[in-house]
Amino acid sequence: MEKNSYVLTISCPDRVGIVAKVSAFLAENNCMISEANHHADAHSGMFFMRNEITDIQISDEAFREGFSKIAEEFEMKWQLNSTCVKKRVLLMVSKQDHCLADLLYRWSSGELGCDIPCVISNHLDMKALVEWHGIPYIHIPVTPDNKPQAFAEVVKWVEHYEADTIVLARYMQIIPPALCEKYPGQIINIHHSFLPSFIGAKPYHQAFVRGVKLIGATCHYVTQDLDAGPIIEQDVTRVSHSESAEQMVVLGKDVEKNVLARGLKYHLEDRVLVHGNKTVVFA
Ligand SMILES: Nc1nc2c(c(=O)[nH]1)N[C@@H](CN(C=O)c1ccc(C(=O)N[C@@H](CCC(=O)O)C(=O)O)cc1)CN2
Repeated sequence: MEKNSYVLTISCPDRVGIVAKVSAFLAENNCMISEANHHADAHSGMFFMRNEITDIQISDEAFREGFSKIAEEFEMKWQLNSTCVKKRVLLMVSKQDHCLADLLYRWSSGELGCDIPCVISNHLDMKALVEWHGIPYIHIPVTPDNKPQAFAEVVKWVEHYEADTIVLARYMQIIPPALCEKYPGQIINIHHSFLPSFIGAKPYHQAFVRGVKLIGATCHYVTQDLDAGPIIEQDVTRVSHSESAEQMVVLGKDVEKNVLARGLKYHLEDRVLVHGNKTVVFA
């Protein structure tokens, strides 16, 4: 995306004239719209909009000052993010390497337009892989007795590295409610099932016992309700009576890493608008 390019995202009560008003403001300020999406949600009466804007001819401040008047008139929640400012994504992992390795490859190849300031883990298994990529590895063990201190240290490092996004790339500890409330819409998890089926730590074993014919993965924002946050992306793959739970674990890895990569990319490109416990994704 060129210099001076931004993404403008808006959500507001639906009414006549929103697109016209926003487009008129952009035209009056010589802003080129390179991509535009909007959605009116009849059920909630809410309207959602995403515009990619290039060649903004006015200063960021002037744009915000001018647009805030429209936002007030239309009761908008809005964000204007420069595409030149990379988001800072802190990764968290336990012992499984497939999602972490996939994200580190996509980052090192430039596919993921973000910075990864550090990786936090409650185990040492991934230390070598992460440090091979030249990224700091922070080991914070979690036990039933040290959770408050452990997650206080997590917050310390999130703040230290000024991370704006936290990705749980198969991090197998429950994030405390306080952290979920501190970073709403900023913590992304990959759950290894096709939610809402099989929440918890062992979904493939649950799937095997149930005898399902499809298994999958779900990328979602983390809330204090386990595996119940707003869904960003999902996918499935077919299984049969022949697959054991262990074989399902293997088949699921590809689905997990691709769903997480897609979901994170949508988040990084401001393509995900959350409303209540649901999302609008302008993919
Ligand atoms: N507040 C939340 N925290 C986490 C979520 C979430 O949705 N909200 N997702 C999990 C990931 N996850 C499944 O995707 C998951 C991870 C861990 C567990 C669990 O029961 N963990 C046990 C400990 C297990 C262990 O030590 O190996 C526990 O924490 O007591 C369930 C689901 C990440 N966190």
